[in-house]
Amino acid sequence: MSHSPLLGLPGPPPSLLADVGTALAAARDVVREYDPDLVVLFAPDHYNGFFYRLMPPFCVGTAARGVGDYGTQSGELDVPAELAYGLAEAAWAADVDVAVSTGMDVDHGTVQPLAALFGDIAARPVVPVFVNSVAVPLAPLRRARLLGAAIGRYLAGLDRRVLVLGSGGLSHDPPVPNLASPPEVLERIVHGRPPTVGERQARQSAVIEAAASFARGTADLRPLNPEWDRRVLDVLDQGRLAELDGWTNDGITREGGNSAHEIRTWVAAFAALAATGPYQVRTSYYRPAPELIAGFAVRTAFPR
Ligand SMILES: O=C(O)/C=C/c1cccc(O)c1O
Ligand SMILES: [Fe+2]
Repeated sequence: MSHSPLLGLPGPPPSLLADVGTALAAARDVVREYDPDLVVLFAPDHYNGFFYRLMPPFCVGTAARGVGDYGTQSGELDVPAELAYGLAEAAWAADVDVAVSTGMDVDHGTVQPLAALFGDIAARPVVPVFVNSVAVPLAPLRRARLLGAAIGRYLAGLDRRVLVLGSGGLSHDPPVPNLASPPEVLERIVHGRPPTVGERQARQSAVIEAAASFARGTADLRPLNPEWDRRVLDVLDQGRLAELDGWTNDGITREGGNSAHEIRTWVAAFAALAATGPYQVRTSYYRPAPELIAGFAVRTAFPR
């Protein structure tokens, strides 16, 4: 599923929130019926837990806590440490090098899907897997597929009811800081100085304002690209994941915007599912939502 901090902030019209809410309720029903006893969650970070001073392409958390950005739930996740180490070792054994964090800070990218599906971030045991989707330079998209496949094979060997989640927008280009940001912002995204309350509020106000002007058509943000979003979703829905290996990072930025690289969380999640064989999509939602600064989609899928 996509995420957006705007889902919990003032601005988006009630009709949009109801529409997205219906799609999330359908996913929640599927998850409730499946009743997973383990969640593995591929998610990006937006300079709340990972910083340029040491930026891994992937990182498995053996313990994690939500930082509470954009009003999301803060506090400890219930991470099964031994299983998380096993998952990292399985990735290494498959020649995919992941970092390990024994104290991972996670933001709305991780917390929002857990809250939407379970109501509480500690409701189920969860292994968070950070997938760098924002801090350029990025690993090739193919690496996300290989990561997902390696983890999927490991999970298939466990006697557990596993829910694999991917969290990220499709085409979108919100005002996330980058290496060209002013020095005080650069200091924060390089060295990880925690933002002051005022800085958090300023970033929140900036995102609210950016979404409002984007929806009015007056923002200086790259437009959403529904045609590209549908191409991504078709590939995922039809299990044609290896096709994505040919997609370049420059092409993804050009077509989908700087944060469209969050599709790698979807790729990793579907690749994990595909490790058990062909899959079938159960519920499906897509809407270009400028008020959320996101091509917003939800999918649930099961092995055939
Ligand atoms: O400011 C941030 O940290 C990110 C905001 C954002 C906005 C819209 C869609 C997303 O996926 C985001 O992470
Ligand atoms: Fe994001």
